[in-house]
Amino acid sequence: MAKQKIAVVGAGLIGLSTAVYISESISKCSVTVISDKFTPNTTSDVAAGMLIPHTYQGIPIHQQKQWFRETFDYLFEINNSSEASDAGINLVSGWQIFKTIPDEVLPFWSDVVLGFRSMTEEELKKFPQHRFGQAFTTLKCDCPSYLLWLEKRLKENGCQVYARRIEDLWELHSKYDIVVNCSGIGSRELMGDLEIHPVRGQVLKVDAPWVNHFIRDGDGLTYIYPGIHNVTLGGTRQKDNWSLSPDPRSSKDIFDRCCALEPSLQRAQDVKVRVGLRPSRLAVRLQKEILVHDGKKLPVVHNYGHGSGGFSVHRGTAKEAARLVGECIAALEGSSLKAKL
Ligand SMILES: Cc1cc2nc3c(=O)[nH]c(=O)nc-3n(C[C@H](O)[C@H](O)[C@H](O)COP(=O)(O)OP(=O)(O)OC[C@H]3O[C@@H](n4cnc5c(N)ncnc54)[C@H](O)[C@@H]3O)c2cc1C
Ligand SMILES: O=C(O)CCC(=O)C(=O)O
Repeated sequence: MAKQKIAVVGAGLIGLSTAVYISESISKCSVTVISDKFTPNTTSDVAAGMLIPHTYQGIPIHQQKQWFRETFDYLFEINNSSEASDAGINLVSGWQIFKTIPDEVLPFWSDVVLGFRSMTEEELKKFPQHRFGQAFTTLKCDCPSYLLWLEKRLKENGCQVYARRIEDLWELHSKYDIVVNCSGIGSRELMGDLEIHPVRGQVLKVDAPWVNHFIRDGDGLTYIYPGIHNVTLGGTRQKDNWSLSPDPRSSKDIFDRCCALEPSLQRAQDVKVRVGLRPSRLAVRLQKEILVHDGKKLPVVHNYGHGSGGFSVHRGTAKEAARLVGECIAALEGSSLKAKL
């Protein structure tokens, strides 16, 4: 049987990790990644890259937990190998703090991260405005390093990578047997999917190597995330705002909020402002669709709409997308066998 030709649209975290998973788990295919932007110019490059799940309202919790666990286990293994610094993966311990006791004292992911516990009274003294906190250890990606590492894996696996903007997935019909759509917020235009919308995020990347503990305010708006090359200070969550221009007032506000939690950041150097549009949706779209034109068919697997949580679940959703691609291959092989009989 000839190898099935698979095109993955999008070279952000989701496209690259899905292409890597397909190329490593399905032998009877060739994989090509096609994208109009690559690292360092994707939303995925802007992210803090912390493994702290965000809840998708439209997906059962057990499914989200499984995606998170698969992602955590995968990155933990890389972190525990000689690849860790090339892939940009570090372990980071810290605190999530709350001004009032949260409804969810034990979040669904508490037994996936390491050493989850409530903060002690002594620890809480660092944060006089906060009454409750959770201490744990999780993983963090240095996003541009991780994307480059995934690109390297793809090339080692013999995959092709092309720069091109796709206006309509049907353009790919003549050259490819199956298309995997990982175009993030681009799916709003590409698929006409009005359920996906941008949630604008502005962050500061600063040099402050003495900051080793993460701090996250439970409202999700203010965070300090130390990584391998810099510390990410956040943030903003501005629904339906498409602006990629940095807003100086937001930068000052972010800096002041973070310094209120960690005063030593006043001495941070080399402050860079980054803006990204989270591809937000009630549920990640992980689904097969058959496009039909003039009686011809093109199977598509969608994997987009990861919102604020792409890094936290990407390996799990890549695995599920690869499973759907496997189903498409089985169906194509079945129909070509029938045609021969
Ligand atoms: C400020 C900020 C902080 C974040 N922090 C975290 C965090 O700490 N932890 C976490 O889990 N998540 C975080 N996220 C969320 C995370 O960044 C996203 O969920 C993730 O990056 C989405 O990846 P993606 O590949 O779907 O999208 P993208 O990175 O946007 O990639 C989409 C790709 O598709 C391509 N594309 C789109 N349309 C077309 C087209 N028509 N033709 C060809 N190519 C196309 C683009 O060029 C791009 O390569 C954060 C996001 C932001 C903005
Ligand atoms: O929410 C967090 O703590 C991680 C950062 C993030 O996911 C975001 O800003 O979207």
